Amino acid sequence: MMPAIKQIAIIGMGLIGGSLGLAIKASQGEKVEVTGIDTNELSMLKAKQCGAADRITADYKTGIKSADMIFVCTPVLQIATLIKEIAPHLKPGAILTDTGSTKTYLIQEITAVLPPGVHYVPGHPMAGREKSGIEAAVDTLFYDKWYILTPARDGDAAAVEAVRQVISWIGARVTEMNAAEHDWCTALISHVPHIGAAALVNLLMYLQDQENSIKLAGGGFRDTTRIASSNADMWADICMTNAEPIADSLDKFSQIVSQVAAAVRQGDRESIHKFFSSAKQRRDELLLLEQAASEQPLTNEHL
Ligand SMILES: NC(=O)c1ccc[n+]([C@@H]2O[C@H](COP(=O)([O-])OP(=O)(O)OC[C@H]3O[C@@H](n4cnc5c(N)ncnc54)[C@H](O)[C@@H]3O)[C@@H](O)[C@H]2O)c1
Ligand SMILES: O=C(O)C(=O)C[C@]1(C(=O)O)C=C[C@@H](O)C=C1
Repeated sequence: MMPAIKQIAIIGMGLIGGSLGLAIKASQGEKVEVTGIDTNELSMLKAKQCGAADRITADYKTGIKSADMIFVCTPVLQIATLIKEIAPHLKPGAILTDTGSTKTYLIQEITAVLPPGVHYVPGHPMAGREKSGIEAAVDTLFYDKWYILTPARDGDAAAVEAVRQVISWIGARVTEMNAAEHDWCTALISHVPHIGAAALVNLLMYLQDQENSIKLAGGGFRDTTRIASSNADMWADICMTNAEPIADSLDKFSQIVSQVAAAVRQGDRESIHKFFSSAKQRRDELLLLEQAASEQPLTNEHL
């Protein structure tokens, strides 16, 4: 039977943890108590002020003691370290989940230290912003966005159901996949695009008169590089914990770029045209798929 979720602890009250708290409170009000835990005092105060948590504490032992569900929303390397510390203090039957952007590494680290009777349901919301911290948190961040779960095949089905219920409170759509599939997929659709955007911005170091030329950057540059403003700590952790899929996808990306460079050098208009037309076709198809998914009604039974 699915356990009742009355007390939720969120460790890491930044963009994701803060948005989660805001969305849970907006949907559940007094029915669910949210405790916010963070090492940064100012973030905690802001979390309390904006209503992302009912109570705040820097002491994770107090914060998680009676929690039915714990969301760990710190940068990935911190998630692994933190869970090692909090594991012995989780109450029996507690459901532990995280929002880390990489999954195989975290599952390995976390399952090794999980006490018996505590259920781990790895998660990853495919929603975010290029801004970080509680100041950037909004209660609508997850609305109509995908939220990936990568539960173990022999994991506790009731715990997965309970996490699904909380995700429905925040208005996201759940999909399940295995951790390896998740890491290869997100390397291509999220991790490499972030590296690509940062590379495009770093390319500007070749501008001759940087100060004067940079102001000329128009919509194209802004659209392709918004995510280059993301948090470097978070992205360094992601690259450290999903190395093979990211490096392999970057090799493929370099091959594609090298082929275009060769075609441009050779004046091979047909190849260049094919490069752009196949990209346009693929992106148009992607937008249609996105539209079809968003036309499916959200399951609001738990709202
Ligand atoms: N930003 C995104 O777009 C996005 C989207 C989906 C998932 N994620 C993942 O979610 C997690 C959080 O990302 P974010 O963007 O909210 O980061 P953030 O920097 O906005 O927030 C992280 C928070 O964790 C706190 N923190 C750090 N170490 C801590 C510790 N040891 N104990 C307690 N608190 C600690 C920080 O003070 C900060 O408030 C990351 O693992 C990231 O990979 C991010
Ligand atoms: O919209 C954005 O700003 C994001 O970058 C969000 C985004 C992504 O789609 O790549 C970033 C990292 C996460 O792990 C999940 C979502």
